[in-house]
Amino acid sequence: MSLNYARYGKDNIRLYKVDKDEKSGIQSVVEMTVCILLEGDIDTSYTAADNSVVVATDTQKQTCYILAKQNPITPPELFASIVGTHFVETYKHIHAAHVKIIQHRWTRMTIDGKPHPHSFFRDGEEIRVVESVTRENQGIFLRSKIEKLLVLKSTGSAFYGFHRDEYTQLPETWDRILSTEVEAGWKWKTFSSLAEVKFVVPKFDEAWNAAREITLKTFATDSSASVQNTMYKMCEQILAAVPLVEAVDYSLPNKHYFEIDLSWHKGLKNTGKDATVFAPQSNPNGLIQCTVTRKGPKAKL
Ligand SMILES: O=c1[nH]c(=O)c2[nH]c(=O)[nH]c2[nH]1
Repeated sequence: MSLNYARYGKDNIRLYKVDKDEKSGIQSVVEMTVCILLEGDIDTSYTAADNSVVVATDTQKQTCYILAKQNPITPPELFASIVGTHFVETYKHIHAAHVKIIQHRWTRMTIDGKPHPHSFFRDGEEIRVVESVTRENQGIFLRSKIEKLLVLKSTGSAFYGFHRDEYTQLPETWDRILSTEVEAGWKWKTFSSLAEVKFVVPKFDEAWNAAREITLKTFATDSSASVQNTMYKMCEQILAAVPLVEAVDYSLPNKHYFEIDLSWHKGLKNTGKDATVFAPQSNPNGLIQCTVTRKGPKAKL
């Protein structure tokens, strides 16, 4: 027998950091959930009860807090790189660190038309995610994501011309409701070191803003022929907007809203052009995914 896969660490490390500007009295907060998984010469901890190679998961959690105190924790791409680099550089026998960060929303309140100095609210379940791998002698691999961004358009979406055969029941439609929970990811070029990540720090927020704006604008304004085509247009624009990104991916559930025929009740008209009351469906849902990369030698690999 041989140990085929071994990673261990701490998941669901909840972290909150406040920045207090003494002069203005303005405070800013960040809340995140961190997962750390380490890889390296740790097989004997599994196979021979050798705990000497184990950097305890509690130590990993404490390290996360200490690094959060000593460093900026935003953008999350930077903090993930700081944490990953720490473990790979501090422990000779640890060769890779997988650090995932989920950043939760705390949006500043506007009270009497003014931004409040220290009060925030959760304006939706949308999260900003970073998946990082810091690998000894190989560099830092980063993938940023938007998740759980729920959107709906009440018109401006069609779906017709699809393949038909004896299994097909779905009618064509030139006007439907389109709703999805956006999961969008973008993979960065490999960074050779933490210094290289630090060098491009403003790019991470810029990319997140661009990806979010492109997603929302394209969703709203595209006269959608299908989820497939609309998401491809989003990918193209993000690749054009962020040169350091090598690949963009989307995973979009198609959250269906069914028409309800109410003609049985006094001839009520509620189908086709007259449809106003719909039945939102929980399941099943379509699920449409794609990854788009740049043309060139890399794509041929
Ligand atoms: O945009 C869509 N893509 C599909 O592949 C599909 N399939 C389906 O039943 N409805 C839709 N809508």
